[in-house]
Amino acid sequence: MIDATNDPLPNLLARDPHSHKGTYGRVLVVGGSLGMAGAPALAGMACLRSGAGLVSLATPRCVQATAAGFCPALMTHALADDGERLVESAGPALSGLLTEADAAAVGPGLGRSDAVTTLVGVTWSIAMPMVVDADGLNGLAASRGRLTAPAGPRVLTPHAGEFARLSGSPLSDPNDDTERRERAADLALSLGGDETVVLLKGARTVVTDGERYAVNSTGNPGMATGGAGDVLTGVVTALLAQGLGPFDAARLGAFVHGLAGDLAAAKLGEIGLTAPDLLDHLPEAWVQTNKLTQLGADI
Ligand SMILES: NC(=O)C1=CN([C@@H]2O[C@H](COP(=O)(O)OP(=O)(O)OC[C@H]3O[C@@H](n4cnc5c(N)ncnc54)[C@H](O)[C@@H]3O)[C@@H](O)[C@H]2O)[C@@H](O)CC1
Ligand SMILES: Nc1ncnc2c1ncn2[C@@H]1O[C@H](COP(=O)(O)OP(=O)(O)O)[C@@H](O)[C@H]1O
Ligand SMILES: [Mg+2]
Repeated sequence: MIDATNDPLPNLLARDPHSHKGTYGRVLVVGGSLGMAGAPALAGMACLRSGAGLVSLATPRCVQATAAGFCPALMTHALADDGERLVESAGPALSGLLTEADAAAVGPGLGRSDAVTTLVGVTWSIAMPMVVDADGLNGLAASRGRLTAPAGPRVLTPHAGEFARLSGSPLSDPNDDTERRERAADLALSLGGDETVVLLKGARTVVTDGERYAVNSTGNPGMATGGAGDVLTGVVTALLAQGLGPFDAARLGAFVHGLAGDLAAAKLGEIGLTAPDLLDHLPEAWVQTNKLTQLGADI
């Protein structure tokens, strides 16, 4: 039995006038493969739009130039590849980059292969705050039964399809709130670790650490569009980099991501909404969210 949290959403404090980019955290996004250069770029751009100080992408060499081309504020690192996806020999360089970051996102657009599964396993054993999404989750699913507890705080962000792979069975009713929170809590507990949070995406996204849960109130079906989840990954990772714990980062991230979608839909409608529109509306979503959280609003 898990309880709904009574804690108000945390507030991202006003920026200290003497602060610098190092104050707000360094993020590494590990993602991309041939044909999916956009996924890590969307996540990285969402990090920047959510206050992270410095954001780098670590991608297979074959997509580095493409991923870098989306936004001049992103830095990029090329890792060893086979012309399509990362290869195992990328492991040491990847570990080195991770140790220089305050938080990481692993998975957007990585693709699936045995080498990717091995590399995801390498990241799982590094003691830093991390969001695992998309093919990071598929990599974990491929290692199911052999996984040790994660070495640091984790937020896993599956949609229902990824959740089925990771937990070993599909939700019997993907829209049933009780089943969603209980299955998500079971998964968080079964993965182990001191701070493992599951954010099960959908029309009513649930966030749980296995003991408490929150259901997100923002968002709309216009967000059922490719790349929307990559943006969420970036938002939550930026909050980890700024020092929030995984449960707070996940529920604040889900709230502001959904609000960006609601603001975008109010202006553009739901039908034509795209993931880059979410990026464009994140600044206003942050302004509104910070006003609400400063007031301690019940949201
Ligand atoms: N611009 C890009 O480069 C993009 C790359 N992407 C990457 O594409 C790869 C594959 O991700 P996908 O999620 O498409 O592939 P998956 O195979 O994990 O999921 C797709 C399938 O799951 C179903 N599904 C998704 N959400 C669901 C939900 N809430 N309930 C029930 N079923 C659901 C879909 O209908 C679809 O059949 C990932 O690496 C991802 O990061 C996507 O994020 C889209 C954008
Ligand atoms: N009907 C909906 N209502 C509210 N939010 C939605 C809806 N459909 C999708 N979303 C949100 O959009 C995002 C989709 O994530 P995901 O399926 O991982 O997309 P992608 O992999 O293409 O980036 C999630 O945050 C999800 O909660
Ligand atoms: Mg996704």
